[in-house]
Amino acid sequence: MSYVLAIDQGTTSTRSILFDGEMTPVARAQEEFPQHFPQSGWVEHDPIDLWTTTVATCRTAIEQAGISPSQVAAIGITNQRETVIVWDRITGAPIHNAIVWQDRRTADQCRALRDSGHEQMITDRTGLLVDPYFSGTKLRWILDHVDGARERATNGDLLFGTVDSYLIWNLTGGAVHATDATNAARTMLYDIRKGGWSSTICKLLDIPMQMLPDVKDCAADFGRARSDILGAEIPIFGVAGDQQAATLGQACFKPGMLKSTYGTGCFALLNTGETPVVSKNRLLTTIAYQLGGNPTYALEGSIFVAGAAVQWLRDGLQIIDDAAQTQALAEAADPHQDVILVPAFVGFGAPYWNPDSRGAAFGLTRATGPAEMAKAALESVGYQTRDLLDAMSADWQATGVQSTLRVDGGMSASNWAMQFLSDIIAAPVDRPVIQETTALGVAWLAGMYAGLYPDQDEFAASWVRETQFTPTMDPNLRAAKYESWQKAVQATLSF
Ligand SMILES: Nc1ncnc2c1ncn2[C@@H]1O[C@H](COP(=O)(O)OP(=O)(O)O)[C@@H](O)[C@H]1O
Ligand SMILES: O=P(O)(O)OC[C@H](O)CO
Repeated sequence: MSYVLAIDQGTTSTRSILFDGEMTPVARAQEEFPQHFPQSGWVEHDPIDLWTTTVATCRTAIEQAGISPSQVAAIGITNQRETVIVWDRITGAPIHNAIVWQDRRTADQCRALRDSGHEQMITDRTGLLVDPYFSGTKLRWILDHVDGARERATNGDLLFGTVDSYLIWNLTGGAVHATDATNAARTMLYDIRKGGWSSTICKLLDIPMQMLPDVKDCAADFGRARSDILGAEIPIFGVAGDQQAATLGQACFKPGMLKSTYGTGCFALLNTGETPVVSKNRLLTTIAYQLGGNPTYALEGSIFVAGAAVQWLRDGLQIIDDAAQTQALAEAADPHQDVILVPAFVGFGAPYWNPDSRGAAFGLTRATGPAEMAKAALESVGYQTRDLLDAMSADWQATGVQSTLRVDGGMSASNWAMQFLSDIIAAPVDRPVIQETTALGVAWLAGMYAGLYPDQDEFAASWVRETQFTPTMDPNLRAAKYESWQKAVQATLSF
């Protein structure tokens, strides 16, 4: 029997999941790693942690399954996107911690780019807005702040990559410096229409192009993981950013289909087909996947804090020990208290895009306690999703957005949060049987390229729903609650 190993390198943990020849997950290993917050709004990872947790979880998953490494036909890599790593071409040593997608340190740099009138040019090429979220200004920050970095990069001694590139480089023993089109599309340096790095933007940001990786399809030959790492030489045949991999795992292959993933943040992607759609409502245009040289585009709404609000209840407020406790708390909350949490802990993403805002809570009384705060945290995720879906519907009126939302990610395990989501968006919410959708998506890419897994149509037909949540909230209550949320957002933005 042959297997496919999916590596899901996420924001808070690394997971490796082994799928058998029938695309069923048979073994799974997960390791968390430290988050570093050197200053307010800064978020870093040690790249070595990302590498060691990758190797350790891969080895554990193979061991757990009791198979020989030589039975792994292919590796797929999916990853937290936008996060920037720069490393030495010879030694492989990173020259700085990874600057994580949530990091806001380049807010001033972005403001200067907007003030000097460059945003339209950048949006036209990349489909993105000028925001610290994306890789470009983070890469520039490293080149500006690490002694001698720009000179070394110009000499060809340093390499840049998102996390996928860094893992490919290390797995192949420095033989391959590559990424895929979905990860490239998040750098703010890649022309999503022409399908290549933008020399105009690289020049504007003073980024030497020789440090950029080769860009390939999502299902392609990304080299071989060395045998001394995993016990056998294993080809890497699939790569995609984690939100795009989830779009694949949810089989959103048809224009109008959409999914929303609830991990640290929340990311909704709407398949818009072969033509990029320009948003009038501050959503992003991005590449959903690229197969056979042909990109399929998506509209994306990105929210920075979803499950992270639950983590804050656990680690910041310390009112829960475990994320799952929010269910019982939300059920026990006083229904007469209308507490609204605006979790703009690292500013606002779509559709407001304000890196300087910070979180706020409204409607607090002396009676407000852990239950009401937990309920407000879960509700905030539903409200934010409604903001995105309203923007998508306005942008995509011609074809129409499918009314059912497919959900996945750690927080989609919360029945309370998913029911509220369905209530506030007034649409059915479908949770699939395989909730490791991100890993499944990239496993499918790698397995399909290896000739082990079926084509797109057969794969789409294998998608199975576990639970459907349907709206039960009174329409007047829905309208009143959403209006309060919108007021709370406006107040937070203007604070
Ligand atoms: N039962 C639950 N209820 C609410 N939130 C949950 C639950 N289980 C997990 N989460 C949240 O989901 C997030 C983890 O999801 P995951 O998909 O692993 O994220 P990531 O890939 O960003 O690391 C955490 O922020 C956690 O707080
Ligand atoms: O690691 P996740 O699952 O929170 O995903 C992070 C996103 O890719 C950031 O754009």
